[in-house]
Amino acid sequence: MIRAQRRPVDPPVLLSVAGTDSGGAAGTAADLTTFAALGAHGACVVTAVTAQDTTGVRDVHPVPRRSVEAQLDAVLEDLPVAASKTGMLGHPGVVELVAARLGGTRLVVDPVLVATSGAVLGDASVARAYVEHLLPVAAVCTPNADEAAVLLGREGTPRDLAAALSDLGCAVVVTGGPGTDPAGASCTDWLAHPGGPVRALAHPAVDTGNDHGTGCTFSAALAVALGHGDDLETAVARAAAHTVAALHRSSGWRLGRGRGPIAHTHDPIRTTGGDR
Ligand SMILES: Nc1ncnc2c1ncn2[C@@H]1O[C@H](COP(=O)(O)OP(=O)(O)OP(=O)(O)O)[C@@H](O)[C@H]1O
Ligand SMILES: Cc1ncc(COP(=O)(O)O)c(N)n1
Repeated sequence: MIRAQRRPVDPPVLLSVAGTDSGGAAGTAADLTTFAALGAHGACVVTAVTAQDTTGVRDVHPVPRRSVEAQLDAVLEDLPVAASKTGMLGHPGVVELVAARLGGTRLVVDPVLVATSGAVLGDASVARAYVEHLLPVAAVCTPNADEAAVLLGREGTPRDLAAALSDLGCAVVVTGGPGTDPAGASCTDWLAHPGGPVRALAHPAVDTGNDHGTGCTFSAALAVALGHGDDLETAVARAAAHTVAALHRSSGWRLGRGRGPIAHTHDPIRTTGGDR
């Protein structure tokens, strides 16, 4: 047996509180693989089990609140969590529970309300619980423009929505896919600090239909960077760069009949095909 000479450095521990995606694109699958790709140890509290593939969501089974609570306690009583992120929480009671346990820490809230496929993953009572309980105690919230409008109960430009949401007490990144640029050439995310100016952060768009799980990957990478101690602007830039690289890696592949998964980790193992 080969013994290590020195004790290895402990990896940072990142916590995902999210739903599962049986197709492996979004939710806990995206979060844990993103944590692993960025060198972190991922802990995982499951809030809902979804039957889902690249074409849509067939079934949602919420995990009872007491089980979510027991999972949170198990992780928080044992592991030194550097930062956490929430994805699909699914129920207002779970939103309140997460606010009570993780509020005031390095917490990234991705307020998952509607899947890329259009399935509703959080109803109006969940949106209200985010606004009343979770956003005021989060470090940063990462809605897309549609989710931001649902949270606020009104339409607006992404810049305006980011500013209004940050008035609830946390920093906000309103993410924008390529649809926000008429030419489809760039994506702009809008970063707002409570009481501060709103900054537009643009990067080139990747032309791909494989973007299922993009928002989960972005918010998971953002949590890793915050856990590492980056300031918010640096963390957002690193998370966007990680997401764009992942979209590039998946842009040519064909998995499933719908919107394929973003590539969460490194280049796929390529077979030579020569001997078959
Ligand atoms: N085609 C693309 N090319 C480059 N960047 C993209 C593309 N689509 C999304 N992004 C970036 O990915 C990050 C996540 O944004 P997105 O708007 O996709 O989140 P989302 O809609 O919440 O995703 P999801 O619905 O998967 O949770 C942002 O930084 C956004 O600019
Ligand atoms: C369990 C779970 N969590 C989050 C999403 C959102 O991701 P997307 O918008 O890419 O569908 C999802 N579809 N499923």
